[in-house]
Amino acid sequence: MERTIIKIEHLERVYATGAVKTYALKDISIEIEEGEFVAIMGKSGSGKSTLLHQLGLLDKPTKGNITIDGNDVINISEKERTRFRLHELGYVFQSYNLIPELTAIENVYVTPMARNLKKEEYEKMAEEVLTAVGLKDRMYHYPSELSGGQQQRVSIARALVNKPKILFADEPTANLDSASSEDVINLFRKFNKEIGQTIVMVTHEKDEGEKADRIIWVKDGLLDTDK
Ligand SMILES: Nc1ncnc2c1ncn2[C@@H]1O[C@H](COP(=O)(O)OP(=O)(O)OP(=O)(O)O)[C@@H](O)[C@H]1O
Repeated sequence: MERTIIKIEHLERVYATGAVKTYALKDISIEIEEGEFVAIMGKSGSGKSTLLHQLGLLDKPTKGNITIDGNDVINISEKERTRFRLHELGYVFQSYNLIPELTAIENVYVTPMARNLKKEEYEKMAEEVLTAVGLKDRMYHYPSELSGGQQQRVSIARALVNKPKILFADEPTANLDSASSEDVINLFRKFNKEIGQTIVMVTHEKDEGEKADRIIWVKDGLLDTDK
């Protein structure tokens, strides 16, 4: 049975820079089902990243409601939002943001380690997820010893190690060659199919969007319903 995991209603995000106001999102309402793999697409400046940042609780809208897994995530304290981000959501960005002084496995277990789990437990969790992204033989390498595609796979492992309800990805393949880009999208598909991972991904690439279950087109801060 389908269950709504993200519901946004009449979302607006206005950026005010001095006297200039930019309506990055004007009035967007969307529902995303649990286990859906959704791509957000549209021209540069259409509002894709702004939308993803509102959904991922990395920014607050100027108007509108967001419900995630039945929780009103707008009218809660900053502390609750932080808890929600850490425990329920995972993020992959176009830059991998790995800590250069830490090996792949250490980069992945940073967050479960912070949850006061035992070392054997968080090491096992990190090993499992690194194996799932195809890096079993690269766990003890430093980021500088890995290719861009491998570094992005480490960042995907890091995002998934806490078993987030939703994975958000903002142009995850923007810095990768076409073969590594395909690996990343195939990995998303695999986690989506095998564990029912809900994924919301911003992309510029039509062929990547077409691999998702659904494309949400954005134009000038509104849903583009002509597509
Ligand atoms: N922090 C900010 N302050 C002011 N304006 C902003 C800010 N962030 C984004 N904008 C503006 O909001 C609009 C939407 O930007 P956004 O980054 O969401 O677009 P995008 O579709 O993700 O673009 P791209 O594909 O180029 O990354 C743009 O006009 C942009 O200039």
